[in-house]
Amino acid sequence: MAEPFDDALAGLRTQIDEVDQALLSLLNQRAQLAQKVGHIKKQQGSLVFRPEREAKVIAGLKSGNPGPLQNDAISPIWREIMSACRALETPTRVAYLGPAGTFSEQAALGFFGSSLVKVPCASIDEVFHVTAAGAADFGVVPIENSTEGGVARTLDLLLSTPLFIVAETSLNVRHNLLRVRNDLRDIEAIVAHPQALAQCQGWLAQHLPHAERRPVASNAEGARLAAQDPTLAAIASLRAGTEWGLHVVSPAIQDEAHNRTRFAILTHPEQHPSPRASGRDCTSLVVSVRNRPGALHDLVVPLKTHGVSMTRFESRPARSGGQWEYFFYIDLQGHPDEPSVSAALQELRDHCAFFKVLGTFPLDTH
Ligand SMILES: O=C(O)C(=O)C[C@]1(C(=O)O)C=C[C@@H](O)C=C1
Repeated sequence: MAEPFDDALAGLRTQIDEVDQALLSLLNQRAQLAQKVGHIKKQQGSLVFRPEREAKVIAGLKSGNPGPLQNDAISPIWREIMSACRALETPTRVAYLGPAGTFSEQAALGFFGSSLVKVPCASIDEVFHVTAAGAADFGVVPIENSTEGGVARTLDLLLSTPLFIVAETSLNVRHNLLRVRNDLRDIEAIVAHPQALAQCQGWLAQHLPHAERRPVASNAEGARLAAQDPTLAAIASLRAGTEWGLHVVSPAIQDEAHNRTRFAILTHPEQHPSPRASGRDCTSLVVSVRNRPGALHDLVVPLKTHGVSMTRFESRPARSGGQWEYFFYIDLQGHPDEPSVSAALQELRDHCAFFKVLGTFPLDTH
């Protein structure tokens, strides 16, 4: 017997099928246009990936979105569409901290879409190395976490690398306790990346005070180890748990409910020119000043004079033989094409002992 709503459902599904066909036809039209853009870029010898253009496409769609689709849905849908279009122009090789199931992999897929060539690396150092050597077009590295602050290894490597930042992306990071057994008994050690151990220290102190904290190269590596040893528990993503067939013993154990990690997308200057202004940009720098009274104050004066906002300020020891000298990592709002930003940068450059622009890039579109 037919259910009362069957006819209505069938009618709506027919309409959805028709809309899907129309969407597919439009998507193929879009893909053909992207191919044409790709041919022109090939003739010009210019690069396929344009983060500022992708940011503008998404921002434009969000601002004109009549709904009911939520604005948060726009970015992932169009990132995938542009990923597929980009792949028709050229393959994109992306290095990140692997193995499968890391948050870095999730960030890489979220940003570049799934039409990419994955280059999983064993460490953050390897991501820098592989990208600098040209074995990947882009590297994705965690740079900052909302609970733990800057990712020290990334900040240190940015100082000396020839790579620069062309884009950023961020993720809500939810950590889960994963294990072969589905309980908290007889856990001898927690294996995870030091950042994850730090982000969950309150929960661990309360629930597993006696288990050893054992730092490993990545959370997904911890999940791999936990899959082989029932005395271990890992802290990792649900993806990593599925990948290694582990139980989610406790979900969302991070101390901060809204734990976010920001990732930098790196490339080689010979591969990619600095992105043009998108209208909502960030310029990242690292500087040091000679240790004298008022040095830090002098650092912010050019920003105030030219009305440039600072959105991040973080210090790292300069490792200069116990001299208590520091490098300062600064994010400014704006692009050097803007006269105020360019003037502020010039003044800063003039009075810093060390000055390096790490990159100028469109702000995260999420
Ligand atoms: O506009 C371009 O330059 C394109 O190549 C097209 C397109 C897109 O699909 O919209 C694809 C890749 C670029 O990163 C930016 C945008």
